[in-house]
Amino acid sequence: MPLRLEDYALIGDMRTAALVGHDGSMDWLCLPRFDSGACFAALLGRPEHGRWLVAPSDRARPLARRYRGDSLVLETEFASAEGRVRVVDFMPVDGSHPTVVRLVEGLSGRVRMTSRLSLRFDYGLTPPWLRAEGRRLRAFAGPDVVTFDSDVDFTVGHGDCVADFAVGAGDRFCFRLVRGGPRDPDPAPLDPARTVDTASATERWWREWAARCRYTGEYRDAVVRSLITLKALSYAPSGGIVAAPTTSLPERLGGVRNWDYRYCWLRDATFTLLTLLGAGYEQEAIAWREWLLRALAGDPRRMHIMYGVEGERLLPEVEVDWLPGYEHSRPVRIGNAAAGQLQLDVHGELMDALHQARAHGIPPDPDAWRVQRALMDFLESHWRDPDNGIWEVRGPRRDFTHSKVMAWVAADRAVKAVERFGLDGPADRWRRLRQEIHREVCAYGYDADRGTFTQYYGSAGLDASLLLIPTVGFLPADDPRVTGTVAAVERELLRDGFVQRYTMTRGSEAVDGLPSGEGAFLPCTFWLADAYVLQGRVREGRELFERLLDLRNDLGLLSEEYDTTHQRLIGNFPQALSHIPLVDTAQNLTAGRGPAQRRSATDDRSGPPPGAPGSGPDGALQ
Ligand SMILES: OC[C@H]1O[C@H](O[C@H]2O[C@H](CO)[C@@H](O)[C@H](O)[C@H]2O)[C@H](O)[C@@H](O)[C@@H]1O
Repeated sequence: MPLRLEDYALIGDMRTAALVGHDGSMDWLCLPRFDSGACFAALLGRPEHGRWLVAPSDRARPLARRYRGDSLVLETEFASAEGRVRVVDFMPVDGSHPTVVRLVEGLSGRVRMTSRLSLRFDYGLTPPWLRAEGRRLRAFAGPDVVTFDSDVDFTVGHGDCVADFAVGAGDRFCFRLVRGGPRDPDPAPLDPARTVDTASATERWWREWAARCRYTGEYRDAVVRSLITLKALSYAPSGGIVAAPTTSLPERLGGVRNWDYRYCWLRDATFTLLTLLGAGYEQEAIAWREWLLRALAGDPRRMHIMYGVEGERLLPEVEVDWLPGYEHSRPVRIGNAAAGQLQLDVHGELMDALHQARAHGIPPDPDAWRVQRALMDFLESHWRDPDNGIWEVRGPRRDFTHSKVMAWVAADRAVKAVERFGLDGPADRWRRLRQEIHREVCAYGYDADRGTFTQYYGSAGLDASLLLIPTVGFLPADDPRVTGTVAAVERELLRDGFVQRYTMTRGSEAVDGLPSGEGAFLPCTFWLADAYVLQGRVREGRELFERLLDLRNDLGLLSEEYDTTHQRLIGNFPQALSHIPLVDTAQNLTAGRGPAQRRSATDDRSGPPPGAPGSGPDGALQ
């Protein structure tokens, strides 16, 4: 039986990450980077597609697991008829070659254990050439070289490396897997005492990082675990942040909505930046801004919506036909064709993030404003273009209302950069642009008969991204057009207590160009909780938030979506876009007010009440 996604834990070193099942099987690992080929791909197939099992030989069930405090050092405890044993899994964060360490500690009795290492490079396709040298195994496949060191004897056969050993109370054994390059010197011999010290150092590193969190509000444990998860999804050498460490975990079990998330989406990364800033992580925000400016360097007018972790622009999408997919969800995809899409909202998100960074007092970077000016040049001549929207639809481009709202955000933040920070730019022209976009959105993106903003101009459909309208300051939360939209989302997109992203079909036509059907979208459900808080419906916001918290697995991790029928997490895992709003909504609930007001602590967006002098057309906060 394949494991549920909830059964997996995350370990990582901020260059890559592994998923470890509660049965002791490491079923996903890409080396050396998040977006490299997987050498363990059993998650999307079967054990023969690569994995590393460390567990009692009698397959005893795990008793409990946890992270050591605020760290990514994982402990899984097993109880068998023979006794109890603990497996400690972690990846050191010391900046040398990506390394996975597994320690086995006897707690009671004498437990027979098995370590079965099945390396299969290229996402399960290529068994390596194996060379055993005592208790060291070297695995070669083209540029992939992995060195495995064991504290116990092992045998090699059928492409696997197997160690059977017994652990008594107080015993400790270590295993270490190091990924090097073909011409790198061999790793130093395994030193069990030093390996134990490395576990402590790794734990300490994470604890110290978590201790920098300035959040003191409610739900602190959940918030800190989400921040640790977001940090684990960052790529330390460059400052980029991946959306998730996995590819092709399905948005519907058995379905085709399976995408590769091991890249840096400007949208997701921008939300992450705002969240980290709010929690006091300025260094991360600076690193992200540097990554962004490097990625956009050259021609910011031809900005992509996502990049590789080092800023790579070409991310061609291919289907991997040798992997059967998670619970037969095919195809498995590598790369992401959405990289070539036009998504206008990204301009607004970027302009907002760089504005917030300034407002938080992040040291200025002269290149940031140069890039923003170039983005505005592009937007001024393209904001009326139909696009693929926030949900990256693969159907026809449309005038998505949320995209236009975010074009307004871009113009608004450009004006504020001049007004508030004295930066140089055509403020009057941008003010006119802002007003023009606002007028158009209210005229064509709003359906007065239904009393709601619509998915795209003239559409009968609805879109949960419209919940962000008050958050970004386009209209106040108590504007009847906003309250009407929230009511429409409750009526049409709320199912079994969680929010769907959008109306999927229009007659018989699929809006997103894909067979319809997916789970509830967790970020959108957090946004509804935010909208409640903004409207003063704090009790409802809290109830919804706590319902979302209940979906986290035992280690506090969330995927992108939730299948309410099977009551299971689905979609890539763990997903930054779900952990970001968890932190934001906790902050909003603590403050008892919405995100627009929260941000106004550093921004001038709160403005006068609608209709008062200084408020914009249709009550927009100017
Ligand atoms: O559902 C269709 C699209 O799904 C993916 O995009 C989603 O994930 C992105 C990363 O978190 C997020 O930024 C986006 O808003 C989501 O819709 C997938 O990457 C796309 O290729 C796919 O078309």
